[in-house]
Amino acid sequence: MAPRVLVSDQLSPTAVQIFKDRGVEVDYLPDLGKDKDALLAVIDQYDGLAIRSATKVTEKLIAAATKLKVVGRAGIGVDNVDIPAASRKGIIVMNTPFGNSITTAEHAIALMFAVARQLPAADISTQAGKWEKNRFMGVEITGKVLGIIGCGNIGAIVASRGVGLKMKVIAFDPFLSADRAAQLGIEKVELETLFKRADFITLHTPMTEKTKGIIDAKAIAQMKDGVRIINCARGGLVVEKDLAEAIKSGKVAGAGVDVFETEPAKDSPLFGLDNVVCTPHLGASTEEAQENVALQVAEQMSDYLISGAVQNALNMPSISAEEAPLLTPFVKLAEILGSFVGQVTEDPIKAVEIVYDGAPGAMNTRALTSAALAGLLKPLMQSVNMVSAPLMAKERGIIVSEVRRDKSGVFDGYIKLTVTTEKFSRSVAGTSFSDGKPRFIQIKDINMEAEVGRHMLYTTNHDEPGVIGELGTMCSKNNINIANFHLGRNTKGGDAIAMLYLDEPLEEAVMAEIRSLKKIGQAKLLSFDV
Ligand SMILES: NC(=O)C1=CN([C@@H]2O[C@H](COP(=O)(O)OP(=O)(O)OC[C@H]3O[C@@H](n4cnc5c(N)ncnc54)[C@H](O)[C@@H]3O)[C@@H](O)[C@H]2O)C=CC1
Ligand SMILES: O=C(O)C(=O)COP(=O)(O)O
Repeated sequence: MAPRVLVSDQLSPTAVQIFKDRGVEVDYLPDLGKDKDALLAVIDQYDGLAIRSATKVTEKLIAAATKLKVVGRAGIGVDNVDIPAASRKGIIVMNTPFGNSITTAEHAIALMFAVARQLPAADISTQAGKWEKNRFMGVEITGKVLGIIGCGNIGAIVASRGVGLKMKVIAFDPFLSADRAAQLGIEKVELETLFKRADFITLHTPMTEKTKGIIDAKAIAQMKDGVRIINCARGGLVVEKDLAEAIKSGKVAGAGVDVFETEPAKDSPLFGLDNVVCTPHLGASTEEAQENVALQVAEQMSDYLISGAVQNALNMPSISAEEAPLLTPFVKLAEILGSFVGQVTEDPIKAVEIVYDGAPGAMNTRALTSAALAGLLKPLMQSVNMVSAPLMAKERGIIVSEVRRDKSGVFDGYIKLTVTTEKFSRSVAGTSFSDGKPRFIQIKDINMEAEVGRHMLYTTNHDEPGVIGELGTMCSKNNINIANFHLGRNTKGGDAIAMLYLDEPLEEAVMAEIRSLKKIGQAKLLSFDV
């Protein structure tokens, strides 16, 4: 059945066309995102949800979204999406990180000029026939200090425009390297320095716990008298009532505000103040940017729903469309190895080490590790998948490490997974042959070559005569056909294991009987998703 996507915000028609062209069913209901109850009532019908900033993807919505696999944000900021809740449910959240950055940077510059020259008020006055030439005295931009808080994609574009306008550009961003600052022709400074020196301050950080309220009364008190503040990032970065007070007192000479603490902003302490220029979250609203983000989000979501390719996901490593078919057999293998260990390990797992040897070592191992963790955790939580598994492992305090190695054995590539519990370490290794089918090649350091079946019986024993006969008899007595019987041992008379690929699962009573056999140590009935 074709995947089905809901577009719940205003997106360019290009997005709808792309979904259709790619064989994805699409419902375009651009006002639905604003009506949270109506959205909640229909969300269980969809595999994908395409949004902008009006739709709030809350924990409640996610809980109701029983089929949802992907949320696509046609834009950058994802503070309207509960990403941890989505991750826990295995839903990918993706955005379009570059499609509207130039446009948003241009809006910040536009607001800077609008504030510097009081353009909106001058326009209203002039059109009212007042000709108030003396009222609208402005300030020049050239030579002024532009302080950028958050110098990522948008901040860097604003910086280059600022340099082009002959401003002295300084930036505060903990992740801005000295090299990058030099390349942009700007000066990296601490926040206090930026507050002290800037004539114009513009914000370009995401909304996080750290950035929330970064411009409050305390911050404003450190700023130059007559500073002008531009916010095209997120409303909550600026405490609106503190900014309003500072404008009223004359400490701040003007502000350009595109984003608000509550949106849509029907009211704000900033409304009606002199030299405050407001726009209704228009930063990304140009024809070009909306075309870019619509096209990109529809392509990314279709790719994921149709081929499993992952691009620009915020809670899952990227898998390109070219990579997806090569990666698929190793994703399956990693999941099966994880699943084996998850099913046979009863103690809490403390650490997982995954060795990627040869071919898989050259692949996207983050995706493979996510698959291995999903397999590992599945016996504990049925709904875990590649998206949620790393978070679940972290929340359980499991330390995960990866080792990539050049080809070191007879196989072109294999994966070895070792888990450590408080009591022991256990490892399992496997490979994927050219038929794409996974094989176990080593269990507990004992070599073997076992095909993976849906139902398998795993036993440990001391290497001695009669084990095969006893296991065979148990199966035949219960009318269970053995498709494949694999054995391995470390030394003659030492530790041995058996893996029986069964056509049907064994009843619990039969398993209890097997466990009671003198020659058998551990006996587990395993099931694999093959
Ligand atoms: N008004 C609008 O319509 C639009 C608003 N936006 C907003 O702009 C924000 C920035 O977008 P991009 O530049 O693309 O994101 P980005 O991720 O490329 O850059 C954000 C930068 O902020 C920095 N940062 C994080 N925490 C910080 C802190 N505590 N102090 C200083 N810097 C910090 C990061 O290191 C990063 O360099 C988005 O998160 C979104 O909320 C984006 C597009 C349109
Ligand atoms: O991309 C962003 O982060 C934006 O804020 C743009 O929001 P919008 O898509 O215009 O509702």
